[in-house]
Amino acid sequence: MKLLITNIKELLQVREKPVRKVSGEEMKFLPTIKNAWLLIEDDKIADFGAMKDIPEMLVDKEIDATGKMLLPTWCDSHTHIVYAGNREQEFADRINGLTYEEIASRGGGILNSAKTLQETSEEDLYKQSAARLEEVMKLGTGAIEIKSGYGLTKEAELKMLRVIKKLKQNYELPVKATFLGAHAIPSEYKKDPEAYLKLVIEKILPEVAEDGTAEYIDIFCEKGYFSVEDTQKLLKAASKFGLRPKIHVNQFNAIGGVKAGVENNALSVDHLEVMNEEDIEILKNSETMPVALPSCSLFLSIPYTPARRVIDAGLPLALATDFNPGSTPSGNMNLVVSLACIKMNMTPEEAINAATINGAYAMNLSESVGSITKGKQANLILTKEIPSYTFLPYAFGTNSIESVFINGKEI
Ligand SMILES: N=CN[C@@H](CCC(=O)O)C(=O)O
Ligand SMILES: [Zn+2]
Repeated sequence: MKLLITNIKELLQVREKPVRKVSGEEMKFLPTIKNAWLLIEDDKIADFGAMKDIPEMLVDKEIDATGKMLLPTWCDSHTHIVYAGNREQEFADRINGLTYEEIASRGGGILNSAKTLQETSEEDLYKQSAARLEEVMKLGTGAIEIKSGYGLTKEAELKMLRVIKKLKQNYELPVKATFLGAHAIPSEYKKDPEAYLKLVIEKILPEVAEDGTAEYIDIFCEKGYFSVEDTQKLLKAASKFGLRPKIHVNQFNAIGGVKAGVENNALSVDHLEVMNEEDIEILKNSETMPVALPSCSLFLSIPYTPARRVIDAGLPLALATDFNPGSTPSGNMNLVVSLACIKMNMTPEEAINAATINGAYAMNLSESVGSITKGKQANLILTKEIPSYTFLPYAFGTNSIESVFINGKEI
């Protein structure tokens, strides 16, 4: 099947020579071709170029994209979309004055979601999660990472990972699974949190590894959750099973999680709302991608990741949603890109780079998605008629997407 898209007003994120990620100054540059064409052959990007040079070709279908932009789909490298129920009551409680931390210390928060998930059947959990996945795909997400972490028992964590596996089998976009058993301390372990970490390391992790249902390991390294020492222990144990870290760090406090991540060759360190100079220095000369989650900052009214400090220090930065029932009940990458520009002072070029190629890197998917490069998966966003790509983050809250292609097929 050959699908030709012609008269594209601007083809964005064109990388003839593949790149794995872009950092610092490079992020300011978004390579494009104006008045372009792109050929999809089966599930891959076969060729592209400027309309003035379009060769003669026979195709099965042609789309005229006059006035519209074409870009790679968003790469959302941090989500918790497998969850059961919602937490809108806690949202109301926060409006009435309770903090996120206070809600958690009363047994709400992650523990609230864990209780609901434990009581939800695997089938129902799959249905709820698949509906969210379909929603975000229509919003332009074409590669996604999904975490466990609302199970907090061996059975429920394995149930979550089986649901992620089923999503992977039933949907064509790349899905990466992360084991986040160390997301919170269950109430029954409150007096002996060490015993819960022991359970995760000695009982749950080996089974997860044996099932082969997770590629990455995660932990919530934060005051009141898991310490740097816990993080080191878990990451070392997981590395024996080949699980690379992608960890929650520096959401409320900078306690040394970034250093622990880098020391353990983390693929990414995520959140980073609070960062000190040492964190920035440690990330230099590492292969670890810092990941910002601006819609979490918006929803919880907490600081935004200091993107300018990160990028101006020469580092790369990726953007992701953090879609989850407590801190970010939204998986809209378009909003994330807008917030990055509006609240984090990132340029549209930086934000688009962060949400495509750098997001791909943070899932180890740079070779297959995240840019317009021959041979990559044809996971593409076709916009409505818009004046320029800057209009995408500028018109926040407007859906500028006309259609989304996954593996060359319109969804
Ligand atoms: N901070 C830790 N985990 C999630 C939120 C979990 C929740 O509130 O349910 C996050 O990334 O924001
Ligand atoms: Zn998260």
